[in-house]
Amino acid sequence: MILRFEDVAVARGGRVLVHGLSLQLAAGDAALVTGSNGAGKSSLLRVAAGLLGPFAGRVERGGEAALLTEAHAHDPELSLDRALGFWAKVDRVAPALDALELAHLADVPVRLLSTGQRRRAGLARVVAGGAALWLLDEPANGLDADGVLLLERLLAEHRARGGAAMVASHTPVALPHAVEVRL
Ligand SMILES: Nc1ncnc2c1ncn2[C@@H]1O[C@H](COP(=O)(O)OP(=O)(O)OP(=O)(O)O)[C@@H](O)[C@H]1O
Repeated sequence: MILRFEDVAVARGGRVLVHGLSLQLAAGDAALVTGSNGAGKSSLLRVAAGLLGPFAGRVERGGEAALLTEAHAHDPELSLDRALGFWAKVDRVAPALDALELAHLADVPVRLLSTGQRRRAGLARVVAGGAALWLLDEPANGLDADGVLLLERLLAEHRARGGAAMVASHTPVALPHAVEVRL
């Protein structure tokens, strides 16, 4: 078991956004979270990450989780490889940069990266971190068509290696056999 929700409710600002949600993600599983703006997708991912407590129910994680959000996780003044080194073991940084086709930008300060390059850098952090559970909030935002294909391939590889993922996305992201959680 990598993630288990038992009858979970999520509340924000005194409003219950999600209730009675039960699901289980084991090795290779994925969940796709959909819903309109403000439905509670980001809040649900924060609950899955353990950053926000459930309003009701139980959340269990079998291991580490990596959360990708819109927030900038990297120090803007550091070079990309050093910024990533803050989050991951040094020997995992170069392979993660390669995986996201960012190796040529390793020495560039994070503040100079484009929107899509920043998003790729966020994904490189997730890849480098090696967590079993990937929690990706709008991971395709800012990515070009090749970037979306890359994201889909990385998700497939992660699942094939025994990982699991919960992805919230407005735009289509191929996530074969994913459980759909409609909010
Ligand atoms: N810290 C907070 N305090 C109070 N209300 C909040 C807080 N964070 C979010 N909310 C509210 O909770 C609701 C759900 O927000 P959330 O970001 O989870 O939605 P979302 O489905 O991810 O939306 P979007 O598609 O726009 O990203 C919104 O109405 C939002 O205003």
